[in-house]
Amino acid sequence: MNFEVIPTENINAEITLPGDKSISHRALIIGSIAEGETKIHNFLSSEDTLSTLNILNSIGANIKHIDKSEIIVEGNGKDNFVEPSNVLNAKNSGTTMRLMMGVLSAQNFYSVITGDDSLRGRPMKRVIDPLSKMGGRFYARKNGELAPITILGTKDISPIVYKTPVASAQVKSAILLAGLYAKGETKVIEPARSRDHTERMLKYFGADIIQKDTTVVIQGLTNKLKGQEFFVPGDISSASFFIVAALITKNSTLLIKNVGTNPTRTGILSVLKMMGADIKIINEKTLNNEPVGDLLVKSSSLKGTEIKGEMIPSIIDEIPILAIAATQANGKTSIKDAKELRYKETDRIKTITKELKKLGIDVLEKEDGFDIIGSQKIRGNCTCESYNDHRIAMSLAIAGLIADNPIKINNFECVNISFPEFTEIFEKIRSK
Ligand SMILES: O=C(O)C1=C[C@@H](OP(=O)(O)O)[C@@H](O)[C@H](O)C1
Ligand SMILES: C=C(OP(=O)(O)O)C(=O)O
Repeated sequence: MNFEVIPTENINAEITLPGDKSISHRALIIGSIAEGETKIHNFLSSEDTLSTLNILNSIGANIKHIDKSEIIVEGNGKDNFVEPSNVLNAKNSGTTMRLMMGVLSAQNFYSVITGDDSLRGRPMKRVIDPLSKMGGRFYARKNGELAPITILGTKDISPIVYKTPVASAQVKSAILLAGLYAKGETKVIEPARSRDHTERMLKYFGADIIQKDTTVVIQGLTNKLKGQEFFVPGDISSASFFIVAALITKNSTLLIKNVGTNPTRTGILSVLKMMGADIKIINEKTLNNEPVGDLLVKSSSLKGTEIKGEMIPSIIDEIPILAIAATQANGKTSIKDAKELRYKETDRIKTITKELKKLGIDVLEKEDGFDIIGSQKIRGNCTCESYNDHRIAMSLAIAGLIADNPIKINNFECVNISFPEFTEIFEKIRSK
């Protein structure tokens, strides 16, 4: 599908967003490992989370959709998964593949997991290495790096102490999920803090897990998780597209209700505030061990900044939309230490800089990030590529709102990977 964006004057709206993608995946997995019923409210029904749901049902879980955003998981306990009779397909979802590898490594059966063209090119050794140390056996393409991956699981998974070479919540979560099955204590130490939804949710479901700074310790076997009623907060990564839209258009006010404000995810708010953004978090509360609040955003004049180091993991999925904000900031914005972006659905350093150049923006690609010169006009009057990367597609759509001329974006249907309601909400905020 080709999507045409006509520029807009301003944005004045109140919106609520579908549930957080990371949390939705985890609620399915942890609900299936728990005993008894888990009700998931405000679940994100998107292509990625449905990959997790289908894989879990193929190994004997019992997950039902009540409607699009309401799910019931009849948890069977952690030892009742069964060998799948076919290859498991994570499609485009790195989270599905890596977290499920953690679970599958601890089962007494054989499984094969694959993905689409993009996922089959993404690094998996980072998960295979620690899970092999725990006793799982893996066979993968390209010297053990790429999917399809064959997993020979074991009931005798061993605990480990593991220092992850990259700050990745997917790697950490795979180890913690396998660690649930181990006899003894598993410890994961990260170079910088990545999102901690797995830790929070495991604790909420009754696991013996402690996190402090960049270290997490989980006790295996003693854990009997109990099904829970769970409300998934609105996705802050999805919110960030509309936050930037309101900031860079004139005379705009946007209220986004019930957004997850977990500190390992609010890096985007901190960076935008550092750039001069008028964003307020109101009505803060805690729901099932996750902080939630409403975000009130107003048009702002932004200034350029430098983003690097430990800040990067907390904004990893928001860097493409941050690049759009940077085009409108006064002065230069530099992103450094973000080489991880090259291993996402696309090489996001390459794809975003290429499309920004097409829009007439002065941007310099670097090995681990990019520099953008601010206060630029977005020319428009061109056709952009999404490269089938949902976050690139949605970032370009927001750039189109302030372009001098309409833009077209190819293969826009990839937004269904994380945010199927994007176009509907995009049209709604413009028409007010
Ligand atoms: O654990 C998760 O839910 C995610 C972790 C991040 O990936 P990494 O763990 O590779 O950094 C992020 O980019 C992805 O969108 C979701
Ligand atoms: C990187 C992403 O997801 P995943 O790793 O699950 O494919 C994303 O949603 O931007």
